[in-house]
Amino acid sequence: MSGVVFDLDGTLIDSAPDIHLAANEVLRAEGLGELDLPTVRSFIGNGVAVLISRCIEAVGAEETPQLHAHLSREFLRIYEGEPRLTRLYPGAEEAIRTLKGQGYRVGLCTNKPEAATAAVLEHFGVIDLFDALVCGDTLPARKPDPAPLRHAIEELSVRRVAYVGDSEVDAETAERAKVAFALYTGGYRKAPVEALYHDARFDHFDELPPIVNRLAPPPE
Ligand SMILES: O=C(O)COP(=O)(O)O
Ligand SMILES: [Mg+2]
Repeated sequence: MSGVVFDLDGTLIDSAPDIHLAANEVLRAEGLGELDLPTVRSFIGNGVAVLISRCIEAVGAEETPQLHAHLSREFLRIYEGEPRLTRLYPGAEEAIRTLKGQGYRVGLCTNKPEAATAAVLEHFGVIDLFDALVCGDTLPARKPDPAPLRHAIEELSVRRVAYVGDSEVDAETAERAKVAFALYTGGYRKAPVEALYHDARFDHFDELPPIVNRLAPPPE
């Protein structure tokens, strides 16, 4: 069997505008000011705990365990609600449906927690497209540790597999897991494309199915 595993934020969905709204709501409530969208977008990819630490540092506050726990709780309470500004990237759903039609099993490997992941996938009516979901709180380890990606591949029971992601974190995860990696250039990466490990790159999801066919040939 063949499979393809996707990252979520910055790969399938542009979630930064909602993450930005929720972060500013909790910062404002604590009198800590606000951050602009590019700043918050640059903090996404390593999970909620890292996002909140980066926000606290960026507003010049002192991080205490209490403040971090409080902001994380409040952030998730707001963010797990109905998505307001989040969008699927153009062609992403169609590319997944094309690959499923070719017989690929499809997984998700994100650092976003399970509840928030399920909420956004259900909102867009795409949760049933996935045969395996590995989220930021599924295992003790998170990307760039290779364990979550390996776990997703095990759950899919596939031998040939490609991973699709947008960031430094995904490139490192794929390299450490020794999995073929397709880099989506339209997400939240900070380094230039050339600086990141990848086997293929694409700017639009129309280009993805043939790339996956090459990196992980379809089931016969
Ligand atoms: O940082 C997060 O919470 C999630 O990011 P990811 O979906 O790109 O892994
Ligand atoms: Mg990402």
